[in-house]
Amino acid sequence: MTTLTIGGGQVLRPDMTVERADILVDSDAGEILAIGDADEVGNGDEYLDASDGLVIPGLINAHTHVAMTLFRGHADDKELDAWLQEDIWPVEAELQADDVRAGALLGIAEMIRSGTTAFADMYFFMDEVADVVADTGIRATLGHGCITVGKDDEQAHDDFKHSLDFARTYDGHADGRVQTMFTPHSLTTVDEKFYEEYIPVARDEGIPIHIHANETVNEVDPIVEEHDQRPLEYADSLDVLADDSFIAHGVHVDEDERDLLAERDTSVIHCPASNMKLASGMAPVQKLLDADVSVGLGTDGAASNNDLDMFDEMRDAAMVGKLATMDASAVPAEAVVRMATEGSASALGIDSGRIEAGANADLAVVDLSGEHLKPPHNLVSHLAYAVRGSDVCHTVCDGAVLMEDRTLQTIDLDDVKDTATERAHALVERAE
Ligand SMILES: N[C@@H](CCSC[C@H]1O[C@@H](n2cnc3c(=O)[nH]cnc32)[C@H](O)[C@@H]1O)C(=O)O
Ligand SMILES: [Zn+2]
Repeated sequence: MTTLTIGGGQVLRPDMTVERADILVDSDAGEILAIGDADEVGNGDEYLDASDGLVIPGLINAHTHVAMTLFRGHADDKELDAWLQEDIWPVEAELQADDVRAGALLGIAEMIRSGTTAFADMYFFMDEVADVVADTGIRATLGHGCITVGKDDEQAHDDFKHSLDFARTYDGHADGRVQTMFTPHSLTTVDEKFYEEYIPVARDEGIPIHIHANETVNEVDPIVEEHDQRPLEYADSLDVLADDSFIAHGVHVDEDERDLLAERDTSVIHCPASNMKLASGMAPVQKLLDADVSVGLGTDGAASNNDLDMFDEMRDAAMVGKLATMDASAVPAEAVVRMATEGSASALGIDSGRIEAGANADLAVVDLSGEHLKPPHNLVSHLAYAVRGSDVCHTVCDGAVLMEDRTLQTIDLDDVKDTATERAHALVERAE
């Protein structure tokens, strides 16, 4: 057994208290072995210095399209439908496997550098993303996104079959760091008959389901008109909601839908920056929490955010949660830290997001020396409101050090930035 000590720091525990402790990790099993005083925990084979730092669970970005880093700044200041149809889908039509590889590498570099150790991604060319996850050491839940609008029947069936095949083939890839899901895009971009045919297959095989839902009013209204049901009642009639399912956004959900989510134990992934940028609306996050719905946090793609920094996302979640209710006590610091850790972990069904013996050794160390983090009255408050992704000094995933002193250990950052820039420019040119 090879062990790693993360020593000298303060540690955020699952009950949101902070204590001075060392952490011993089994690097081979990728598990936390012990947390305690240095002499109790003992010396590991390797040592990561966390003095003047706060060790937190690695943050979990539970909804993104990682290769969309290629489109960062390509199309801004438009609402969802126009943004997708006029700007994003035309460039996505030109995507090649190597583009997705380059964009995934850039996004994963950004995530590791901002303390994120796991993400959920629905996109194209997912075998490339799975390979990049394997090479870089991060953890991910991956699905090939399916859309039927604009496709003939045969193309649409091929898309769904491919999605199921991908989920079957790659589940457990990269020593178990890759898990998979079945990902119809949304309730309005996928025709009902495809849900009817393929959801039972995914359910039978125990493949988790993840879709975009209740993101905009434009998406809710046609469903209510056509089915005389709220979108999530319609989704439930198609057997989409279950305890291993999770929906992205959930901006426009009424009280009955919130109760339905709680009853089905289906998680909502809140994406506050994307919801604000596309003017989709303010998700009723405090009401979801009050209804006992499990809420995780995601950035969505970098074209609607425009970064993958989960510290930004926590801050946005707290801010917009207050604004939505006009109540400054809504969505407090502790709630957003829980969303980005245990909430997202529970949605993805992974044993990460908590610093406890037996849990996955997915951790980040925040350097507390910055002037914007003084005085340290309340470190949970700092995590939600004051820490930036660039304050993260070390990142550990599955017991392996992925970043030490801000230097990536598994990624050549300069090369990744250059390649992504070149490919993104060529891609936009092809689409024009
Ligand atoms: N295989 C599908 C692609 C689906 S991937 C997921 C899609 O979600 C899109 N997307 C990104 N952000 C959002 C969002 O906020 N709402 C809805 N779709 C989004 C993204 O651009 C991509 O087209 C196809 O044949 O078109
Ligand atoms: Zn999305």
